[in-house]
Formats: sequence, structure tokens, C-alpha cells
Amino acid sequence: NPDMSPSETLPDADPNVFHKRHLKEIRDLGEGHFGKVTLYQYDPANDGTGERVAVKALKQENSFMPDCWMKEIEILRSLDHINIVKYKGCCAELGGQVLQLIMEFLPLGSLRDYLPKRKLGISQCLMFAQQICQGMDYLHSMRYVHRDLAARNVLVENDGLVKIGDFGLTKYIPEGEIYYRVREDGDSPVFWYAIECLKESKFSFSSDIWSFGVTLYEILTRCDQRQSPQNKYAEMIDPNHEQMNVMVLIKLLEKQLRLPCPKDCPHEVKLLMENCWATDPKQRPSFQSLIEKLEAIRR
Ligand SMILES: C=Cc1cc(F)c(CN2CC[C@](CC#N)(n3cc(C(N)=O)c(NC(=O)OC)n3)[C@H](F)C2)cc1O
Repeated sequence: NPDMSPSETLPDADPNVFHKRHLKEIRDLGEGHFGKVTLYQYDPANDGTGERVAVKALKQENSFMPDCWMKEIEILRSLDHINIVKYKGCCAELGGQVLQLIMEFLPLGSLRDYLPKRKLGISQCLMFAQQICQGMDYLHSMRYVHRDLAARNVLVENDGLVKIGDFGLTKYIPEGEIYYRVREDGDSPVFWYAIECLKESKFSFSSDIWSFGVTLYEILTRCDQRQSPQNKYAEMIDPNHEQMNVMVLIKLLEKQLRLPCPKDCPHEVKLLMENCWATDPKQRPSFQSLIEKLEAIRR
């Protein structure tokens, strides 16, 4: 039948092979520009005892771009780190036209779902921040730039463990290269973008550091949406005579304005965060140095 994928012939024993017919849809988890993430139960015994998995699928009309879609599957399959969501397999449909990426399901969801409900202390927030740096340091060691690091893309396993959960915009930086240049599409996460990304679409390991600074800001505000980066930047401009847009954001950043330090934020964390937002990418710290600094502050 048409949705017999090439892997259909492999024995069920292969844990990386998921058969479409055993995936039972539960509910949507998220929506992105090119597709969505859905919660399924994978139930080959058909008795309701199967495990739950998160499945990322491209929207039909976007399935014309299988190469960068395959890229995301290859990227996640190549990663193995405690602070990165686990790849479980992929499921082909219609003879490989539509590919679905199957990942472990973390029911507590992202930091944006979790932090507002669980008033965590500063020490635990800094432990989560350090774990994000550990996952990102590993990602950079594999020469990948994430390009969409934000609290919404960090998942909570439990009170002691977070994982980077989505790699939808991740790109490989070839040896010897520094930047990855892309033309941007409509809904880019501009309030997490470094100034050189806004001005020249130049993405690098250093632009991920800027996004980490914004993610740390979100964690310190416990992802309170009233203090979201977008709302905070909007408060810095005069609402009477200008509407927030990329050009206004660039001007604001060129005037050295930055997101404010949340109230219970220790002074050395404020310095660390502002260091991530240095105008010159070369002035920004590496994730390795951020891990060491956060270790010292948490002690
Ligand atoms: C096609 C592109 C595309 C589509 C999208 F929907 C998104 C946005 N999506 C990312 C994955 C997401 C957040 C993260 N990290 N998430 C993963 C899990 C999990 N593995 O358990 C989970 N769990 C959960 O919510 O439990 C209550 N949420 C959430 F779906 C948002 C990004 C995209 O690039």
C-alpha cells in the first residue's frame, strides 16, 4: 500500500522504526512556520500501553524542501547529550515524500509553560541556565548554530533537568567559516536576534550567545509574559510616534539600550547577561566560559 515506507520491511525490533499505522494522535503541542509538533501514542500492541512520543511534521505544502527537513532529522540523530531532547526515529509516509521526526515527549513542556507556574528560586534558575549552556556548548562543538534559542524551545524533564527541544532553524557552519547568512522569512524571532543578525542576517556561534542572554532574561523573569522581550523593548520606545519594527529595534540597540535586569537578579548575573549582548560579536563570551561563570555564581 502507498504508505509502506522503505523501512516497513525491517523487523519491528528496530527501535528507530515507527510505523504510521501504530501512531495514535493525541493533541497538538505546537505550530511553527513550516509545520507542527503533535503528541502521539505509539501503540503497536494496540492495547493503549504504548509510549507517548512528540512528532514533528512538515506542512504538506512545505514538503518540497526535503533537503533542509532531512537536515534537521540528521542533525538531531547525530546529537547525544543529556541537555538535548532525544531523537527516537523517523516515520516516512507516501513512500518518503512526507517525513516525520519522532522525539521523546517531555510532558512538563517548555520553560515558558513551566516557570510561571513553579516559583523557582534564583539558584535553580541559574542551574537551568547552566544546563542550557552545556547543551549549547556541545551543539557548537559539533559546529551547529541553533539560531532559535529561547525559553519556548527549552523543555523541562523535571525540577533538576532541562533540554534544548527544537532545532528547526539550526544550521551547520562549515570548517573555516564564521557566519551563516540567510534571507529571513516573516516570523523570525527578532527580539532574540543579535544586532548583526537584524542588520546583515549574519548568524554565528556568537549570535547564539546573544540569544542565550535573552533566554536567561526570560528565565529570571520566570517567563512572565508582561515582561517578555517584545513588551520590554516596546516600553523603551515612545508609543506615540513610532510602532515597533526591526528598524526601530536596530536603532534602539545601536543606542546601546538593552533589556532591563529583573528585580531579584544578582549583580554578577546582570554583568554576564550584558556581556552576551555586546555589540561586537567577538566581545561576547563562549558557552564554555558561561558555564564556568555560572558555576562560580551558583556556589
Ligand atoms: C515545523 C517546525 C516547527 C513546528 C513547531 F510546532 C515548533 C514549535 N514547537 C517546538 C517543540 C515544542 C517546544 C520545544 N522544545 N515541544 C516539544 C515537546 C516535546 N518533545 O515533548 C513539547 N512538549 C510539550 O509541549 O509538552 C506539554 N513541546 C513545542 F511543540 C513547540 C517549532 C518548529 O520549528
